[in-house]
Amino acid sequence: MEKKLAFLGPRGTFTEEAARILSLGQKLSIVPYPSIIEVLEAVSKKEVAYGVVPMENSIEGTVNSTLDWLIHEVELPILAELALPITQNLLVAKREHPLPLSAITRVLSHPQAIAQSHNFLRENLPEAAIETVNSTALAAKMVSEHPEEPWAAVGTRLNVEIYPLAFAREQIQDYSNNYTRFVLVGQDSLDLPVSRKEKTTILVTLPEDFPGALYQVLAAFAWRKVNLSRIESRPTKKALGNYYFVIDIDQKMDDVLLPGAFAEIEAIGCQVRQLGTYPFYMHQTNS
Ligand SMILES: O=C(O)C(=O)C[C@]1(C(=O)O)C=C[C@@H](O)C=C1
Repeated sequence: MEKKLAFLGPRGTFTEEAARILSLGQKLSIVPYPSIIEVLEAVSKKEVAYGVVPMENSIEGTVNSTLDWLIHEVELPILAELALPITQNLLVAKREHPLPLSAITRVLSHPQAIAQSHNFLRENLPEAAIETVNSTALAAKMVSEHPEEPWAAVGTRLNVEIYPLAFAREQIQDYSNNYTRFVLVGQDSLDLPVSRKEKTTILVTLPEDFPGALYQVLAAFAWRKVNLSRIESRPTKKALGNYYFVIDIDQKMDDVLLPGAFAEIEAIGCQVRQLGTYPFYMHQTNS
């Protein structure tokens, strides 16, 4: 039986595009799940072998539900990462007479898509109510199912091919350089194409009240000339002001440098948890 890969659905999300690219050449059937958390739960409970979820957007930053769930709720290694260009569009139900922007009363989308188009919406639809839903495609589907309502969705071009929708305006994101990084997670390994870039993501917990602890963590990488591409703090959820540090390292796990750096970090009382060591892919076009 074919293994399954879950993605944030319904049909027509950016995550579906990422899932299709990441599963090219693999014998996997792709199944939509209604939320990021349900995707990660399905993989964790082995209902499906793999999952694809968004991790970070170049305009809006980290998708907190993904990162927090991977930190606190499930133990699922990151197997691959894909950066995909994102183009947001304003979509309305297909009608005989096009709906002018001034008639739109309600805009639905995923919070990240709304945030990426914030200036456009503020300038062009100042009176419309903004409502967030679990995905851009869910918003598109809801708008298409209510053609009698003056509603719009923010989402991918692909939605116009999937649902009875039309463009009210194309390319509405506030910055043209808009990318989202998606991660593939799963408990089984997967034979993935070779990539020129590999990464390792770790979670570091600092000891309490230790002056200069973060400085020493960074020093362990600096003097080994190991490049870091992201450092982000997330609340431990145990007390106000307590943080984990999520660190992306620009190389895969090796036998010498990274074990040495981790041992040095642990020696000052920090904990290190690996979230994955994986290939990174960059895709230049989107639908
Ligand atoms: O709603 C979608 O289409 C998604 O795939 C989610 C998501 C996200 O969470 O960032 C993915 C890419 C875009 O940045 C906007 C939304």
